[in-house]
Amino acid sequence: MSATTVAAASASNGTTTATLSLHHRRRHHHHQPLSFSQSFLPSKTPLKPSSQLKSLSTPTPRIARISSSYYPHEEVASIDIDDDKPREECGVVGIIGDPDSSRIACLALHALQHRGQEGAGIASSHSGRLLSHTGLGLVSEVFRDPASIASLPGSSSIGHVRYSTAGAASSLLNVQPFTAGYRFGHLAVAHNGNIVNYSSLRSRLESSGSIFNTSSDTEVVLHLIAHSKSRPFVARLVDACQSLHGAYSFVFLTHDNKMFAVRDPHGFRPLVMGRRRTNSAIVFASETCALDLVDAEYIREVNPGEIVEVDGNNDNSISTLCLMPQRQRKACIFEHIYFALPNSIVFGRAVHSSREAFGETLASESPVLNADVVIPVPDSGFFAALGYAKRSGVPFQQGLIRSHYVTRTFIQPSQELRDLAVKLKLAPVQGILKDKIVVVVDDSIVRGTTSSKIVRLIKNAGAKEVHMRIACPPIVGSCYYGVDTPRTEELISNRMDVEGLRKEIGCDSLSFLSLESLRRLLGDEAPTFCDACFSNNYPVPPIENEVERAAAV
Ligand SMILES: O=P(O)(O)OC[C@H]1O[C@H](OP(=O)(O)OP(=O)(O)O)[C@H](O)[C@@H]1O
Ligand SMILES: NC(=O)CC[C@H](N)C(=O)O
Ligand code: SF4
Ligand SMILES: [Mg+2]
Repeated sequence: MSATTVAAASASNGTTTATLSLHHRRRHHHHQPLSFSQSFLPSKTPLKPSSQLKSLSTPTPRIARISSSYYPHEEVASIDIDDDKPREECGVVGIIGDPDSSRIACLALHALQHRGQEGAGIASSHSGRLLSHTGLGLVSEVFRDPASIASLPGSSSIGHVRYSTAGAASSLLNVQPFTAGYRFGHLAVAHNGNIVNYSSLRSRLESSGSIFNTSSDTEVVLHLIAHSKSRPFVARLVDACQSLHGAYSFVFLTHDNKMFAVRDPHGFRPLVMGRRRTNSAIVFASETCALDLVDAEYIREVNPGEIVEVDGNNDNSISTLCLMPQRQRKACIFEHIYFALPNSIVFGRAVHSSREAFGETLASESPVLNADVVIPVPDSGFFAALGYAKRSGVPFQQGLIRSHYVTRTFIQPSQELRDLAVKLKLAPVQGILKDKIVVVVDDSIVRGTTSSKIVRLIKNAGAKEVHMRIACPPIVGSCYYGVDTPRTEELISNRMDVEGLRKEIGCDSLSFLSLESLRRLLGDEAPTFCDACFSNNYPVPPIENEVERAAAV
C-alpha cells in the first residue's frame, strides 16, 4: 500500500486499516463539512449566448485599445458557474496561408472545445484590416450562423476557446481573441495561461496612462507592446514578454498578415506547430488533436521561450527567436492527468500512454484483493482504469455510462439535486456492478463531489464493495498558471487526510498515485514538469495571486 493509501477498517477484502503518513505538506486543515451552495442548471443555461462582430480599420490611438470595448452594452451579468472542478484551460489556434483560414480555425476550435466552454472567437487578417467575431458559449453556438465565418475572410486567422483564470467568466469583453489598435497598426492575441504578475503590471500601466477595457490578465501584453519603443514588432514582443511572469502560450496576428506564436520560458502550457497536407498552410494549436482534425501534419512544439514568426506576405517564411535566457522547462503534468484529450501528443508524450502508465502503477501500488471488476469514471478516468485493469488482471468493464448530452459543468444547490446531476451524467450498469467488489478509477479528486456521488450510485446499484483508486496524487495547492482550480481551502485533500476523505466519499478504500511514483514515471524528465498542485513547489512564486485570492474571499 502506498503512503497515500487508506483502507476502511471494515473492508473485507484483505486490505488493512492504514495509519496515514502522507507525503504532502498540508497548509490548511479545516475539518469542516463540505459546503455546497450551487443551483442546478445545465452549463449552457446561465451563459446567455451573445456575440459580436467587429472590424478594426480606424485610425489608431497612441495606446492599445481593445475593440470589444466598443460594445459595452453587450456585457452580461457575472454568473458563477461550476466551481467544484478544475476548470479546463483555454485553447488557442492559428492558421496562416489558407484561403479558408477562419473556417479551418473554427474546426480546430471544435477539437479544442474541452479546453474551454465559456466563450470562443476568431480574428482574421484581410486587406490590411483585422476582423473578429467573438461570443459567449460553445464554438457551435458562437459560430452557428454560417455568416459569422463568411464575415472573416483572409488567409490568416487566430482563434480561442476560453475558460477564465482572471476576469469574469461571463463577460463578453473578456472573450478572446482581443483585437487592438496602436500607433504601428492593429494586433490580435489569443492566450492560454495566466500572468502571475498581472495586477502589478496593470497598475503600472494605468499610472502611465493606459486605459483597460477588460478584466482579463491577457490584456496587459497588448499595452506592454504598445508602450515598447523597440522596433520591429518582434522586438516589441520580446520587450513585452520580458515583463511577464507566469504562463503564456500566445498566438498573435497582425493587420499585415504576420503570425507570431510564443511560449513562456518555462513552457507551462502546450503549443504545437503543424502544416496542412493539402496546401502547406502553417497551423498552431494547443494540442495535436486540433492538427489531426484539420489534416495538418505535426512539425514540432513551439519551444519554451521561443517566438516563431510566420510571414504570410513572404511565402509563409518562418523565423524563430529565443525569447529569454533559458530556464528549466516546467510543463504542466496536469495536462497529462486530466486536461488534454487522450488522442493528443502533449510535451512530446502521448497522453493516453501516460494515463495508462499512471493506472498501471496505481494497480501495483494499491491493489484490491479479490476484486471482480475495474470500471472507469468517464471520461477522463478511462485510460487510467484500462492501465489498472491490465496490470491487475481484473476484468475491465464500462460500469458507468456517460450521457453525451451533459457537459462537465453542473451547478447544484442541494444533495438531492447533486445526486440527480450525477444520475443525468452517469448511469450505473446494474448487471456489471451488482454483488461485485468494484474498483473505480478516476483521474483526480478536486473537491470530492464527483467521487462521493459515484460511490453512492454504485452502491445503490448493488455493489458489495467500492474501492476508489485515483491516478494522481492528492491535489493540495491551487494552480496559478492557467488552470482555475479552486482556492487552496476548497481543495478537499487540503481539508482532510485520506481517511477523512474516504469517509466523506463513503467508499471502502481509497488510494492515490503517490507523488514519488508520478515522478518516477516521468523518468529523467521529471524535473522538467510542474507538479506544484501536488507538491506546493511553485516554479514561479504566486505571491501576488495569493494576495488577490485572499482579498476576493
Ligand atoms: O473532485 P471533483 O471536484 O468532483 O472533481 C474531479 C472530477 O472532475 C473531473 O471530471 P469532469 O466531470 O469535470 O470531466 P470528465 O467528464 O472529462 O471526467 C475529473 O475527471 C474528476 O472526475
Ligand atoms: N485558462 C486560460 O488559459 C485563460 C486565459 C486567460 N488568463 C483568461 O482568463 O482568459
Ligand atoms: S500547478 Fe498543477 S495544474 Fe498548475 S501548471 Fe503546475 S501541475 Fe499544472
Ligand atoms: Mg471526471
